[in-house]
Amino acid sequence: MTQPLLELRQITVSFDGFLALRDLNLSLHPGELRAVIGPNGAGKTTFLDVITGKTAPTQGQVMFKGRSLVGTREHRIARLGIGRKFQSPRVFEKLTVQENLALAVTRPKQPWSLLLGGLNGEQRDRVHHLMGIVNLQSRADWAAGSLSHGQKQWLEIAMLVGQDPDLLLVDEPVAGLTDEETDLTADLLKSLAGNHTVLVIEHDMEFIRRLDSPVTVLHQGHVLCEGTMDQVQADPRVIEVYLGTTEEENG
Ligand SMILES: Nc1ncnc2c1ncn2[C@@H]1O[C@H](COP(=O)(O)OP(=O)(O)OP(=O)(O)O)[C@@H](O)[C@H]1O
Repeated sequence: MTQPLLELRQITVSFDGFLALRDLNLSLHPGELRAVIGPNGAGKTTFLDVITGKTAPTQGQVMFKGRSLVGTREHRIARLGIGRKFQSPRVFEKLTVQENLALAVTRPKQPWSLLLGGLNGEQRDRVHHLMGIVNLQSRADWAAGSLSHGQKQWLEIAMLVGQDPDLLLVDEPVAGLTDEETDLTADLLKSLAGNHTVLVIEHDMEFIRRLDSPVTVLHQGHVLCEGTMDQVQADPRVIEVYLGTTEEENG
């Protein structure tokens, strides 16, 4: 077995005594695709915040490529190879699709004003490749602000990929998307795994099923269980947490 790319060891986060995460352990191997689910308040956002350095753990260790991230500033962690896609798209609305991607492949090396004109041949190829993986070639010269919500989500994912992170953290990418866009997003993330390690947080169970990846269930800041979608959906603890039923009520 290869060394994990990311390892959270006994992570606890206390907000004034309230434990948003408690004794959380999780590891991801290079190239893995992992889905993380959990009811509202389970600690999913806090968990991402701990990985990206936005929130410091009260206890525990975050190891990435064999080094500890605890105490490392957010921008530095991003540069070490962790990209995060927030729930709502954060693209530059007034710039075109190509220009957004040009920024992603050059940042932070070149000034903004250069944009497409300043790209070398390799970077141009990369922008075209990125448009290809999210199927936005025909929208190359469209302002990002005129894209559909789903297309903006894909553009932002392509922008993250353009920065070539080892680990991609993707937070609720399909909220507000059509069924077709949801399926395409699942296929996109599956295609990125292998070259990247991808961790996806979502509530949409059909989407998670389509990812066809191991699933980690969080509950009250702790890993409740891990397994395939079929395994976790059949787990009585998961059913209880999601549906609020108990064995007495069922039986
Ligand atoms: N800064 C904070 N101060 C106090 N409590 C917080 C803080 N941030 C989060 N919490 C609490 O920690 C718990 C976990 O929150 P978190 O946002 O990580 O959950 P989540 O699983 O992402 O929820 P959702 O699915 O609703 O986004 C919640 O009970 C939340 O109210």
